[in-house]
Amino acid sequence: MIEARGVTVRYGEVVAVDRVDLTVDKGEIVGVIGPNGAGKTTLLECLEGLRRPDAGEIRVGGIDPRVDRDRMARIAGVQLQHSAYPPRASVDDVCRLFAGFYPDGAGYPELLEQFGLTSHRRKQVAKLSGGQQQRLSLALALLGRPDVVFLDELTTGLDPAARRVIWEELRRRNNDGLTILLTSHHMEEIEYLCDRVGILVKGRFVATGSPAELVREHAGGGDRLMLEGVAADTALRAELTALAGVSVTPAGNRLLVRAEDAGSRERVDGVLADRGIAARPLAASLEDVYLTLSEEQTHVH
Ligand SMILES: Nc1ncnc2c1ncn2[C@@H]1O[C@H](COP(=O)(O)OP(=O)(O)OP(=O)(O)O)[C@@H](O)[C@H]1O
Repeated sequence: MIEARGVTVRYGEVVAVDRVDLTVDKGEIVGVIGPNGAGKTTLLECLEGLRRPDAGEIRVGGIDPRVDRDRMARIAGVQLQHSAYPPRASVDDVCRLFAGFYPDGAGYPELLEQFGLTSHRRKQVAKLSGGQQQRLSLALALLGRPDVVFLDELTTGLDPAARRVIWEELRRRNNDGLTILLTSHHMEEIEYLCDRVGILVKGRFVATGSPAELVREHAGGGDRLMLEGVAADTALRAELTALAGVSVTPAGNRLLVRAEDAGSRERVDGVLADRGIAARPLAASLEDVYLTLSEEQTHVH
C-alpha cells in the first residue's frame, strides 16, 4: 500500500529525512516513533504528497502522491491540523465542506457520533478544545472511506477515555481492511495498535520490527529497576551512574536503572540497601528499547 525508497529531505544544512525506505502492506498498522525533530512529520508529509522529497521514490496504492493528486485524495485520508480549516467555520460547516469531496461523504453525522462530537456540531472549530479538535481531524481523515490513513501524533491531547474510543474505532476499521501509518509519542498506543514499528532517529530508521520483536532484540539482557520519587536525589543518581555496567535514565519523578549483568545488579542493590530505598523490577518494554536506541544514536553523532 505504501512503498518508499531512498526518501531524503534537506532543510538547508539539516538532513531531516535521510535515505529512508519504508514498505507498508495493505491492512497493516505501522507506527513511526522517534525523538522530537527526528523527521517523522517530514516523512509523513512526503508520503501524503504534501512535500516533495529532495530524493527518493514514493508510491501509495501504486500512485505517485504528488503527480496523481485526485486519485491520491480518493484513497488516502490525512489528519489535518486545525489551522487548515476556514476561520470561523463550525464543525458542521467543515464536515459539509469535506463531505462534498467524496461520493459517500454524507455519512459524516455517524462519524461525529462515534467520536463524541454530535453535541458540538454548531460550535466554531476554533472554539473546540484541543482534544475535540483532534477528534474532528480524525473524523475528517476517515470521511471519504479511505484505503489508507496517515495519522500524525494520533491521540496527543486526548483524555484516556477518548483515546480508548479512537483505538477501538481504528482497530475496527483496520479489521475491515484500512491500512494505517501513524506517529506517536505514546508507547502504550504503539504497542496496542501497531503490527510493526520503526524507530526514527536523525532521519534514519535505527530499528524496525513488531513491538515484541524490538523488545526481544534490543531491550538487551540485564535487569531494569524503577526507583520511585527519587529523581531529585542528585547524590543517589551520581552514585548509581558511577557504577560499572549501570545506566540511569530519569523518567518524571522516577529513575529507571539498568544493570547489565549480575555483578552490576549486586552493586546497585548495595547502594539501595545502604540508603534504604526499595526498587520495583520492570519487565522490558518498548519504551526501554526506544529510550536505549534513541539515546545511543544521539550520543554517537
Ligand atoms: N519547514 C522547515 N524548515 C526548516 N527546518 C525544518 C522545517 N520543518 C522541520 N524542520 C527540521 O527538520 C527536522 C525534522 O522535523 P520534523 O518536524 O519532521 O520532526 P518530528 O520527528 O516530526 O518531530 P516532533 O516529534 O517534534 O513532531 C527538525 O530538525 C526540524 O527542525
